[in-house]
Amino acid sequence: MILSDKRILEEIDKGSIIIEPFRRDCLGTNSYDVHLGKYLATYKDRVLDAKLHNEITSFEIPKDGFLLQPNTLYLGVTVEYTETHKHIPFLEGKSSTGRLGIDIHATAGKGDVGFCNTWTLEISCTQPVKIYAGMPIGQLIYFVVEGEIETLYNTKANAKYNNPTTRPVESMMWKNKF
Ligand SMILES: Nc1ccn([C@H]2C[C@H](O)[C@@H](COP(=O)(O)OP(=O)(O)OP(=O)(O)O)O2)c(=O)n1
Repeated sequence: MILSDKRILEEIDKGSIIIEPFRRDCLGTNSYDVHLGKYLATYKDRVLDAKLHNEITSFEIPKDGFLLQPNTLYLGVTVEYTETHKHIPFLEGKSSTGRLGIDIHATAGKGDVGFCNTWTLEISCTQPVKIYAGMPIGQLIYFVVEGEIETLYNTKANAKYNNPTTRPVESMMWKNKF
């Protein structure tokens, strides 16, 4: 089950969902629109290695926008800092961004119960397209959880993306043992 607009507002009132900043006009029928933060990042190396710490360079999106190019992975970040204590948040694209050929995540849209942070976006495009800080970039939807949670994401010792930040965060796959 996905939370409706009214249920999202109720959960915000109770404090079990936090979205900062929150704007009432960004609340959809059963979703909340999130916006592109001012920092983008790209990996320093063209060839990445899943076992290594691949470092990124971040930069500010100019006022008159930044032209995304195909065949490059950009990491972005949401303006919104969110906390979700009782539901499963999912980051989804928006039809309007999709229609511009912009993908905002690479296979991983699911968040965890207890995730408290901005969202890193894995941005790619089909053809060159200019994007702007503050533009609507995606939407959050909230699923009801079945069963009790033993370990919330924000209490998990090895959670990799739990340090509050306003910048995109690179892959921490290197912390996995494999
Ligand atoms: N596009 C996305 C998808 C998820 N997240 C956040 C919300 C999730 O709660 C958190 C961890 O996501 P995953 O569980 O998919 O990531 P990993 O399994 O790689 O990391 P961990 O080992 O920390 O669970 O990252 C994000 O910022 N951007």
